[in-house]
Amino acid sequence: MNDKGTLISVEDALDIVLGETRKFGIEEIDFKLSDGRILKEEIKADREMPPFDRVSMDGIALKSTVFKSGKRHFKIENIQAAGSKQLTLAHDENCLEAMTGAMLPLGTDAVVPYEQVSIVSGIAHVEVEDISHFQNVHKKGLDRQKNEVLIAKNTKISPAEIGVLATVGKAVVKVAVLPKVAIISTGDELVDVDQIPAPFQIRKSNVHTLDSLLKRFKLNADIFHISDDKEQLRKKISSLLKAYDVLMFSGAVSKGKFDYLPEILDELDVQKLFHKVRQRPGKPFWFGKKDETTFFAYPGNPVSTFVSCLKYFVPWLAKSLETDLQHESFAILAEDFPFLPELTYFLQVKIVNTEGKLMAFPKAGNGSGDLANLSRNDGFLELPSHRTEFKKGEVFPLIQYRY
Ligand SMILES: Nc1nc2c(c(=O)[nH]1)N[C@H]1C(S)=C(S)[C@@H](COP(=O)(O)OP(=O)(O)OC[C@H]3O[C@@H](n4cnc5c(N)ncnc54)[C@H](O)[C@@H]3O)O[C@H]1N2
Ligand code: MOO
Ligand SMILES: [Mg+2]
Repeated sequence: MNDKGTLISVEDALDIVLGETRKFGIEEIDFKLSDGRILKEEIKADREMPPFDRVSMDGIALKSTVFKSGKRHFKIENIQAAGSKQLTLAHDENCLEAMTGAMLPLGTDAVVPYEQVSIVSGIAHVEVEDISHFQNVHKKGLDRQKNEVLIAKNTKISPAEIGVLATVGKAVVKVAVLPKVAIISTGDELVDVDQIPAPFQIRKSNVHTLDSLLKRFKLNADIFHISDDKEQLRKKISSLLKAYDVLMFSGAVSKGKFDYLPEILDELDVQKLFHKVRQRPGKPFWFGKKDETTFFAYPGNPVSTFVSCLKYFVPWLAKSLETDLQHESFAILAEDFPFLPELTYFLQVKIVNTEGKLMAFPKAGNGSGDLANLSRNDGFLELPSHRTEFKKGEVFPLIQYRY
């Protein structure tokens, strides 16, 4: 708990947030639907990989010692197709045609690609001088042994893992259960996207931005709106907090006459862990908990809501799921930038990758209400609160939302 009115640092705020993570259980799902989910079991090889000596070039399979004894013309006995039972070379001085993906026929130990062979009336004339044992053969077990761990627990599943899950026959896979999230907007000035706003109204944007940010982590939140009415807020929040693991608010946490949220949450015995952070955007960020429900109450300004979700909720989710969701990244400030207030500043930047270096070009926009500016940029550069001049060439932490 911090005393009223003082701002806590971004670092302290993040520590407190990360102190409130929890697990939500494990569930089994169809592996085909598991992309982006967090694996909660080790995946092992069910067979050696490859499971047999796999022919890796289309050509002819022969005995390399017969070739080394000087033989260059080989009678073709048959064709070893991929997916067919393993054939056996009947006579050492002959050969078999063998297709990529097929089992290497018994009695052979090398494959000569068709490009190095000419075939005339069933005889293969090998046109190279040297052949080595097991050339163009992907040896059984070369990649992985049976029961070897192929994917570690807590891996975030990507299409690469989907392929491995399929290969080992893991049709159903254990993944982390995701928290149930309610995204709640407040404010009588807000109307829905499909409505025509009156001159004094705006369309709700933050809840949709938050919802799409969460969808990136496979979270399907429910969206609610509560008007600036104390009774409404109290009633609705007290029912939502029983049904969700996370309540995520946008708005009504600053000093406005209708910013009822801190007061209502207090009345509902939601424990405030902090309110107001030494940062911009996002200063009035309120964070708390009640029993098993965690409350992220972002300031209503769209850029504040956006960056607070990235800076605090995503690491919270990652730690709750015991994985990395937003790898730590840095970028080089491409121009000098002054920022006088003693606040950590999340500077909006356009990222240009120059010869492998991430160059961050400042495009600060017109403050945390300027949501259109988010669309001109790729991320936020985190400038520390104890400095006011930031020099071209310096490296700072980067939170990127577009790659
Ligand atoms: N006297 C002071 N006034 C303000 C302070 C302060 O310290 N002293 N803090 C400023 C800062 S910093 C911020 S950030 C805002 C945060 O205000 P609230 O969290 O109370 O947000 P609201 O007042 O509800 O709304 C702010 C702004 O954002 C718009 N908004 C709200 N929800 C949405 C939404 N879902 N979609 C789109 N836009 C939304 C709302 O219309 C307001 O324009 O307080 C400053 N004031
Ligand atoms: O703290 Mo606010 O989000 O800068 O306007
Ligand atoms: Mg307000």
